[in-house]
Amino acid sequence: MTTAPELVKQAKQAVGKQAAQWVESGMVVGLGTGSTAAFMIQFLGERLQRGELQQVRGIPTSFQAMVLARQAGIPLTTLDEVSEIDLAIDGADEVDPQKNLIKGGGAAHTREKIVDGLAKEFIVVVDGSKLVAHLGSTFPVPVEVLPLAIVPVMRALEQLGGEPEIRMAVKKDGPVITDQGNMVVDVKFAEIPDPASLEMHINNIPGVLENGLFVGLAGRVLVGEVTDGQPQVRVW
Ligand SMILES: O=C[C@H](O)[C@H](O)[C@H](O)COP(=O)(O)O
Repeated sequence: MTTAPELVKQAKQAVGKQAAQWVESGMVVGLGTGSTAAFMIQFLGERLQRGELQQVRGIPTSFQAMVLARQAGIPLTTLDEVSEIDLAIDGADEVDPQKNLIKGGGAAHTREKIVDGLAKEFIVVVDGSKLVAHLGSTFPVPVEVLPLAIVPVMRALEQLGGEPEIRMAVKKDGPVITDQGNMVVDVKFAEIPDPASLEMHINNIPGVLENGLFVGLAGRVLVGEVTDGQPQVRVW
């Protein structure tokens, strides 16, 4: 019998594959982070190896994306070297009906917001479990914080109505440390009636680098679902 995690994996694979099909020769592509974006990177690399695409360059949003892209044979570039990003393809932890997102389950949201936000189009790739009626209903808001400011920032996040918790590492004692050397605080909010305002208020706290609310940035959303054993992708 196919298990639920296996079905989710198939859904992620299907959206990753479809998104990779939308890359064209000559494009500069923002390479997202996470398990869904990882499939896109793999399939994009396969297209390059087959010679279907020429002169594609990737801008990774994390150390993980950089390593995967190198393994897949995708030439990389940096924000210093390009004048624009044609397309960014990235996952999400929650997507609301207005296509606002929570990202940062992999602690990569700071670089993701820079790269995804600069792209002419930002395509979101998710499995169906990520669709929510209201942001914050299944996932806290990740906030990247300079370590020296962790205590005052957590106090300020409480004053905004949140319940902050420092994200702890799994295979290391102590906190998760981001690619930039900072800490991540996950903040649970009972409700987020105005994501744009909350995004701004969190980022106004001194010591906060960036938070995982992505408001008004997403273009098309690819949603993967497995129906009757068949992976399906709908474009929204
Ligand atoms: O920091 C990580 C990113 O925002 C990911 O894109 C997000 O957590 C979704 O990851 P996944 O595709 O593994 O669910």
